[in-house]
Amino acid sequence: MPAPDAVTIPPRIEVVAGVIRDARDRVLLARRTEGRDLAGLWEFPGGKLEAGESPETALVRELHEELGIDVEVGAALMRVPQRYPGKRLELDVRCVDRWQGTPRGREGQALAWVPVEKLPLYEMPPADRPVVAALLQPDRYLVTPEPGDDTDTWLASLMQALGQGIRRVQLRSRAMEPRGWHELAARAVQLCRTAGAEVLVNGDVELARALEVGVHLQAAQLLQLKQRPLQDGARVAASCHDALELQAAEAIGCDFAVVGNVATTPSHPGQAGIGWAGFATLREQTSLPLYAIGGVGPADLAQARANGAQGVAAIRALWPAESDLAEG
Ligand SMILES: Nc1nc2c([nH]c(=O)n2[C@@H]2O[C@H](COP(=O)(O)OP(=O)(O)OP(=O)(O)O)[C@@H](O)[C@H]2O)c(=O)[nH]1
Repeated sequence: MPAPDAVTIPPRIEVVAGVIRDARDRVLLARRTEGRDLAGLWEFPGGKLEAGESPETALVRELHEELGIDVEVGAALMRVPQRYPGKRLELDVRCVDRWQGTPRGREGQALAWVPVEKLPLYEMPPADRPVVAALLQPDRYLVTPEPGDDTDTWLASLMQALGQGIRRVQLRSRAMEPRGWHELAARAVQLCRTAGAEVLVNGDVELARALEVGVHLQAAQLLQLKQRPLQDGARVAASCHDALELQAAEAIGCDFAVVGNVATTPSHPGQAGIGWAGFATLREQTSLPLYAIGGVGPADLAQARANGAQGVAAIRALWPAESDLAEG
């Protein structure tokens, strides 16, 4: 028997679920029935793997048993390690775009076809929040590099990045004097708005209010706050490095967080990264949507998703090289 004060970590349960999407871009949700854990919440249909089963086989079996449909399991969407009281699971989410039969709640569960943009209106288990974010929000989060003196080139690079599909941008300068930075940030916000990209400014709540954009909180700032610094509707995000900071971000109602450094970066030489295993350990302690940062880029997207990140955040890896500008 473990000592009474020993912290016992429950074994991890493997669960697989399907994002079943129809031609009208609606997603099928099932409501958890009475008497089960998390009863009444909506979930992506699926269930636990049986001994020796692959996730694909388990999903085909579960969807046949629960819904009476025969599915073709599609691409991996993401894998979310998540801790619940007395329970620890890994939710492996697969896309399902092809099936035969008409889904029915064969176990008495209610079903709903939900337009993808309405998913946030449904109350779902904590592990599903990052999945919904991954379905709806950008997988790359650009953090702008220090503008330096050549602000025209900086703006041209930002435009190029937007042209390459960046749709979430954190405007960040630590070195510019405030007036010049505010003017430049206002011009950058215009470019982002034109491209339909969301903007957050680093650290400066007043500037965020003035420009009517979101704010990205630094970790030290986050720990000083008792509540969300902007009203609902304006994005609030935070940089986090440990479970305490993630708890603080969740407590004040941040929309998402950035966690790292995953790998060693030129800006933090000699400082070992937390690695993907470290990232996944933090992931399971929060339900916030997370971006991985630090030595990662678009080439790491699949790895990030496999560890419960909805995507990657980066400065250099998402900022066009000078040669791209010359070509553009
Ligand atoms: N199928 C499914 N399960 C999910 C989702 N999100 C999530 O946290 N889970 C959790 O993953 C586990 C799935 O187990 P299950 O549905 O096969 O079984 P259960 O909880 O009814 O337990 P039981 O078999 O002991 O009755 C539950 O703990 C459930 O809360 C989801 O979107 N889909």
